[in-house]
Amino acid sequence: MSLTELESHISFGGEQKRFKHASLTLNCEMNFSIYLPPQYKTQALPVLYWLSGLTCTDENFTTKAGAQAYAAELGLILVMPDTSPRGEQIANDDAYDLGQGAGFYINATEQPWQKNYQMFDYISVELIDLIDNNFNTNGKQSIAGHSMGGHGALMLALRHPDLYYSASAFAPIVNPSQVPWGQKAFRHYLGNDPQAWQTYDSCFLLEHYQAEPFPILIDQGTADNFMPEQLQPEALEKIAKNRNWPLTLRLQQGYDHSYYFIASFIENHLAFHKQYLS
Ligand SMILES: N[C@@H](CCC(=O)N[C@@H](CSC=O)C(=O)NCC(=O)O)C(=O)O
Repeated sequence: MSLTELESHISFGGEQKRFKHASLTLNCEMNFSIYLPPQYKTQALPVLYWLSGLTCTDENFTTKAGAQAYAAELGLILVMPDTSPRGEQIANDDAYDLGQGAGFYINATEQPWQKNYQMFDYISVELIDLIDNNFNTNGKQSIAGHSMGGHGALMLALRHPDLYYSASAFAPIVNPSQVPWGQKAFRHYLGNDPQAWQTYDSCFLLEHYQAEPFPILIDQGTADNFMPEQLQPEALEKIAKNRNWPLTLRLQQGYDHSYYFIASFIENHLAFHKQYLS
C-alpha cells in the first residue's frame, strides 16, 4: 500500500513525519504520524505505537507530549495513528465521545458504524504491516496510550500478546463495559451483547488471560476529573495483584487528565518500553 508524505520536520536529530494512505480495513483514507530517531539512518529499530484519546487525531501526542527528545535518546520509532476513521462520508455523531475521534479501538458490528469503524483490525494488522513494509523496523513493537487510547493499548496487548512486548497507559479506561464512556460506545458499536463487550474490556481480559504475562505500567493523576467515574485504574490493579501480574500503577499527586501530565512522565514510559524491546 502506498504512502503519501504530508509533512516532514527535523526533530532532535531525527525526523517527524506525517503520511496519508488508503486503508482497506477502514474503507477510507487515514493519516498517521511517525517519529524516526537519528539511529534510524543506520539500523533497524523497534516501534512504540501510541493511541490517543477522545477528540484526538495523530497530532495531539506528536505536538504536545514532547516524546521525540526521549525517542531520539533511546532509538525508538514512534507511530501515532488517528483515533477513528475520518471523512465526510463516514458515520459520525455530534457528541465528542461517539463517532469520529472516538473509535475506541474496537471492531464495530452495528449499523451505521460497521463499514468503517474497524479500529482493532486497523491497529493490530493493517498498520503494523504498513509500518513494517515501509520503514526499517526490527519487527518488535510495544503499545501505549491515553484515556480511550490507554484502554486501546491495554486491551490490544491483552488480546495480542504475540504482537506487543509491553503495554503502558496514562489515565486509561480500564473497565469500559462498566463506565459511561465505554458503555455508550459499546452499545452503539457492538449492540447489547455483554459477551461482545467483554472481549474489549481490559479488566475482563486480564481476569481470564491464559498466555505468558507481559509488563504493564500505568500512570494516573490524582486530580484527574475523569478518574472516579470513567477510569478506575484500581480495578485493574486489584485483578493484577490477584494474578501476580507485573503491573505497576503509579498515582501521581495533583496531576490532571491533560497532555501536561503526559509530558511530565512520557520519558519514564519510553524507557519502560525500551527495556523490553531491546
Ligand atoms: N471535550 C471533552 C473532553 C475531551 C478530552 O479531554 N479528551 C482528552 C482525552 S479524554 C479520553 O479519551 C484529550 O486527550 N484531549 C486532547 C488534548 O489535546 O488534550 C469534555 O469536554 O469533557
